[in-house]
Amino acid sequence: MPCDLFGFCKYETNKLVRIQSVRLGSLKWALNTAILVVICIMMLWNRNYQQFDLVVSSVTAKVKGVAQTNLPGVGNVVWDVVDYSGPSQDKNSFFVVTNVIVTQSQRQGKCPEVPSKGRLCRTDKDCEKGHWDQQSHGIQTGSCVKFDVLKKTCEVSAWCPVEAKTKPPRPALLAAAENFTVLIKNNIRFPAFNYIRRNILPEMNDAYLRSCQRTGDPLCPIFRLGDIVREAGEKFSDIAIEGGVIGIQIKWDCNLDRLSRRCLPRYSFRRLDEKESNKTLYPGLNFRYAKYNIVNGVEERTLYKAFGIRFDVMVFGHAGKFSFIQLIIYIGSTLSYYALTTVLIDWLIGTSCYSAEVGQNYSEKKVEAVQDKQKCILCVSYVDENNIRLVKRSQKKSLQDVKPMLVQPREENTGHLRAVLSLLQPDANADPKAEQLLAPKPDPNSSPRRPAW
Ligand SMILES: Nc1ncnc2c1ncn2[C@@H]1O[C@H](COP(=O)(O)OP(=O)(O)OP(=O)(O)O)[C@@H](O)[C@H]1O
Repeated sequence: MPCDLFGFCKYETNKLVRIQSVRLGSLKWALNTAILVVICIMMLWNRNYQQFDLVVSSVTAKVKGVAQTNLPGVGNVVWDVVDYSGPSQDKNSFFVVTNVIVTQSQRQGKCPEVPSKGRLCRTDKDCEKGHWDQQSHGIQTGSCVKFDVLKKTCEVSAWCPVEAKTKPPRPALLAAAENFTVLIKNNIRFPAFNYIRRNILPEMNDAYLRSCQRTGDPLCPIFRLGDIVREAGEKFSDIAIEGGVIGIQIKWDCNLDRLSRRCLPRYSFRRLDEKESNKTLYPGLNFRYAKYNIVNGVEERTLYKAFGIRFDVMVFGHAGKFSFIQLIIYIGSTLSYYALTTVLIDWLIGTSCYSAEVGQNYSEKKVEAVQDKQKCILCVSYVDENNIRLVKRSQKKSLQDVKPMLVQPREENTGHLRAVLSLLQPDANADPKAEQLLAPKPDPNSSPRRPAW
């Protein structure tokens, strides 16, 4: 019937079947215990019983160290932190110059442009007065002048002499920056718990900070630049030539519960810019700055094209504290895992893992079809016009209630009645009461007993 097909005339509910079996009982408890153990391990491992908050942080860094370099055309120069830190420091990052191209004693004037940035020429006609582009060091005067014994280039109004070198020196002039150290101060806060901490821990004192080293003490807040670059998987002498960007990650994973309190930083390092300088277009990191002075009343400057490493300090982390609500939510979310026990044992019984006889017996006991006394209203619409009228009047009644409403069963309307009864009760033909209803009217003379209805 269509109502059966779509499940409108069915309601399914669970039936509890108790199987007296030591084997299945033991299996059930073993599985439940295993599930409980897994749930507990997951809870403790992930701290699902805690409420979490994200870190809010501030970072400052101070680099220290001195290095002596032999600058071409300048001689020996000692560099200290003011020289190699670059002109500015960004928030959460610091810069260390590792290589440099120096152009000394530049003055405002007219001089030949370098061939790599300007135009080679033969006569003044090849140069355009007032012309410049993004690569130029100055504005063309319109004259073609000697650059060296072989070449002539267009003359420019610029800071002269213009910077001539394009490639950074190899090896890097300030490769000794490897031994510089940086003190990183990181203050953190977890607003939800009003908890404040810094990476210079309360138990650290001045003597400790002067002597600590990252190799022996992973909590030491003073780092050798060479160690940072090495832990980032790079070679300092290579990255020092063209510069690069190294990330210093500070991770805070704090447990603020009283019994297991722990809140310590973990440092890790990685290179953030493109690694392979011979394959990468425009590799490294550099910028220019100048130092100005007056010589004989004329302003001069020394131009530095500085290559170096920028260290970006990134802080992330979270803190957790016991929360009864989180614990309840976690327990609630894990209860469904116990259904796995039933699924697994049902599957075992249903498969050849268990004896076929027991499996069959179990299936029969587990699923039982029951007829409802109340009839389904939707069934009515599938009867012919006459029947609809009959059924509609009796749709909420049992078979016995229908009896007085039915016409007396005669030969010609037996088929008509059978249709009605089968609608009221799908198994009407098998029901002795229905059979009784459908039986031909008994002859009062031949039989002393009348039908019950
Ligand atoms: N990069 C570093 N390497 C080693 N020690 C450092 C470094 N930066 C700072 N320190 C030392 O750590 C301590 C705290 O530094 P902080 O900058 O707070 O103090 P300071 O007295 O201003 O330092 P400074 O020595 O620069 O004057 C100081 O003794 C300082 O010398």
